[in-house]
Amino acid sequence: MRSWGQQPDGPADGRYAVQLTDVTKRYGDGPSAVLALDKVGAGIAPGTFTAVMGPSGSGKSTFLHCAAGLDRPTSGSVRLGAQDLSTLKERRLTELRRTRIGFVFQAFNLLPSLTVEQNITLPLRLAGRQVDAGWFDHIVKAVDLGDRLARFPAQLSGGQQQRVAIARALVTRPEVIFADEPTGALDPETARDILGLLRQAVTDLHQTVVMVTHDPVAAAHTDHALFLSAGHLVDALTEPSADRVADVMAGLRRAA
Ligand SMILES: Nc1ncnc2c1ncn2[C@@H]1O[C@H](COP(=O)(O)OP(=O)(O)OP(=O)(O)O)[C@@H](O)[C@H]1O
Repeated sequence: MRSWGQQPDGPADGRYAVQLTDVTKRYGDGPSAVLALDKVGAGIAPGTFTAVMGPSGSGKSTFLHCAAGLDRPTSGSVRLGAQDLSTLKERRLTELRRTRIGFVFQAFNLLPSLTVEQNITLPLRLAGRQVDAGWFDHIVKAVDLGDRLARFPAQLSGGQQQRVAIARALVTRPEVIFADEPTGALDPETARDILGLLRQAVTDLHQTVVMVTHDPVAAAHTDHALFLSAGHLVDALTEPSADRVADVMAGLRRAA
């Protein structure tokens, strides 16, 4: 049986960038336990942009955290490429997150005492890796921060800070970038720029991006939208338009 999130054509070599199989996540025990994800299956093909959507409390953040190795499922498996994350001890998992996954958060999460350049290259320094000057220049140009490398985050606008966060996520050339409401704190125009940048990371830099969002307009920048409801993956759209996404969301809210 095909899960909702399994893309119809799948990746050319049969390997997903990220694959969740029967992922269940339960918080707590006994009568107060919450089943945040219930046997969720999803395959994210490399080089695609995917939106994870659903009403509040449907399990989007839990999905992202389990898929990104930030949290462990109660049962089921998550693979990053060929690597089953459940077999990794905490230290190896941390190492994998640093080197093979990029993160972009709503609150930017930049280090205030580091310059733009130091923030961007931080994941490489934490992993003990050299900066590839050619790649660094390429991404700095892509996010248009070349003239702000010596500034500090507090000297930048919200949109500029999110561009630094995207450059930081790209610097290790990760297999997947996970973005949690990356435009949630931005005005609509700046949000459009940031979504355009994430789109560009997929189309031009061949990155794989998975983004949690509430916003149908944001989802319309993606290739696939997955819909969660009460911990189940219940629907999916390919090349989603904002109107179709809004219709699905309205249906899920009515059903809730
Ligand atoms: N650490 C936790 N402990 C207990 N319950 C949790 C925890 N984290 C999430 N939950 C519960 O799991 C369910 C799914 O939460 P999750 O944050 O994944 O949903 P979401 O779709 O991201 O919601 P939102 O859109 O409001 O951010 C909710 O019922 C939530 O209350």
